[in-house]
Amino acid sequence: MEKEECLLSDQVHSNSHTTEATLSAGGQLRWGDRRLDIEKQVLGFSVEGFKIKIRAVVEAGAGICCCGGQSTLIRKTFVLELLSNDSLRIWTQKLQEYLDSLGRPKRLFIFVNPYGGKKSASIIFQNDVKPLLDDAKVEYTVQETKYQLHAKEVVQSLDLAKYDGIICVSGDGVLVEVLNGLLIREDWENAIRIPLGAVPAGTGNGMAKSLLDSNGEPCAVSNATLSIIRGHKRSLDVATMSQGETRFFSMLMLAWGLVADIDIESEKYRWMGSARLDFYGLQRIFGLRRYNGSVIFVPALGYESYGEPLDLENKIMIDDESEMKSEDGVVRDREYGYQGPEVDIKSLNWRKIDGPFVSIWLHNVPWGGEDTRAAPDAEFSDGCLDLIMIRDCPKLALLKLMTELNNGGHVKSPYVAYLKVKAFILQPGPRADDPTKAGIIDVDGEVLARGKGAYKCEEKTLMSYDKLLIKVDQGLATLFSPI
Ligand SMILES: Nc1ncnc2c1ncn2[C@@H]1O[C@H](COP(=O)(O)OP(=O)(O)OP(=O)(O)O)[C@@H](O)[C@H]1O
Repeated sequence: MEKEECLLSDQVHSNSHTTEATLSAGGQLRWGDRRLDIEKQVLGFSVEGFKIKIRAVVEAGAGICCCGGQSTLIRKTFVLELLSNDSLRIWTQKLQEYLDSLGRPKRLFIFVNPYGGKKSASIIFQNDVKPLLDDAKVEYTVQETKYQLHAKEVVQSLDLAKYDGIICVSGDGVLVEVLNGLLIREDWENAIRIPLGAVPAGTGNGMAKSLLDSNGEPCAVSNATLSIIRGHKRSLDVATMSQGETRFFSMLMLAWGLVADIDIESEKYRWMGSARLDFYGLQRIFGLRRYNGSVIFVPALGYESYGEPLDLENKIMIDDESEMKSEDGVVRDREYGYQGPEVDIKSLNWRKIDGPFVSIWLHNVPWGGEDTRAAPDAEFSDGCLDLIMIRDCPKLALLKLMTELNNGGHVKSPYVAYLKVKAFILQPGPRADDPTKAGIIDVDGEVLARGKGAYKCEEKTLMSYDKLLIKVDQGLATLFSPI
């Protein structure tokens, strides 16, 4: 192995021993039998007398847990005592220079949702996030969310120049609100460049799980916080869902049919905790519903064989995107702000599949929740959404398939079509067995539309249960990421 250039080498006291300490140009700090990779492990340092106190994270040994209960990381302080003033000055200067060269975020705006998940986000912030940020000397402003859409409201008028990132200690819901808040700003083009960070503290932590799993890390609070402190970034596709003038910006997924029904209707069993999904999932499989309707999509390269080319009637529908009108009285965002990607949808190679369908699922990232590897091949910024589609499936096969959701094995089932699409139109219809009842369209864990006779159909939604156009803007948003 090539020997690294040594920047500094000095005698130090550490743990009552005198030993040689070295700092390499590549940021490796070594003394005795210890080694720290500054970029990966060191949060910051402070100086007391001749002592440099290095705040770091290290892998926990077997059986040690901290930071949210399942972490592999623990905070640790290492003390190096220099033997002269000159050595101290040069060591602190070189360490600081190295940390400064890493381009880490210095000021963060942090949302904490005290209401999400097990209602423990405030404690998670206090006990597990804050100490790491303090060790890294990151400045932050904390805003607890007080009601639904509060985060979206705050982000709309936030002075973004003051911050290097916006962090959500929450589930996916608040993160999606932040995305929507940024994109309806007048200065959205600049605003959307701010990196967003997800610290898992909700029921649905699909984005945090997807990010950490992409680097083989557990979906733990400490891992997520460390990845934010280290400041690596990656881009993320944003899907614009539109119905006439009404738009919603999505970063995770859309579900219609079985998955949406389980996700939303199981609310009534919330008292069961996460078991509600399995319990209600079983009910829905035994009383399986199939929905009429169709999906029209632009297949990505390599998936052109799925579906049929459009007939004349549907071609006209594509020609007249304005046909997709929203109902009167729905909330419309102001005219300025992001209008969705500029794609000439008429020029695209659309194809169509007719229902009835058991389930339609569109995914931007691999994990829909910590236990749901919905779209194992999904990539963060490939400009595509992964479509997971079930038209018909015997109940036993469906049951088996649902048990494989946690490892992504379901997409190999002969009853599942799994493909990548660049644009998508959902034409949702009523249940095949009961035309008086329609379904639910679930986007990023929230209800976007409810059809007639659907669960809680009297509740107002942003869009109507009608044609929905989805376009993808490749890499529009930026996320803090472990790699
Ligand atoms: N103080 C609050 N009271 C009520 N709702 C809130 C509050 N703060 C945020 N919310 C809303 O809570 C919803 C869920 O938030 P989040 O995604 O963080 O948690 P979650 O646990 O994943 O969600 P859920 O419990 O709904 O599955 C969001 O729609 C958000 O607007």
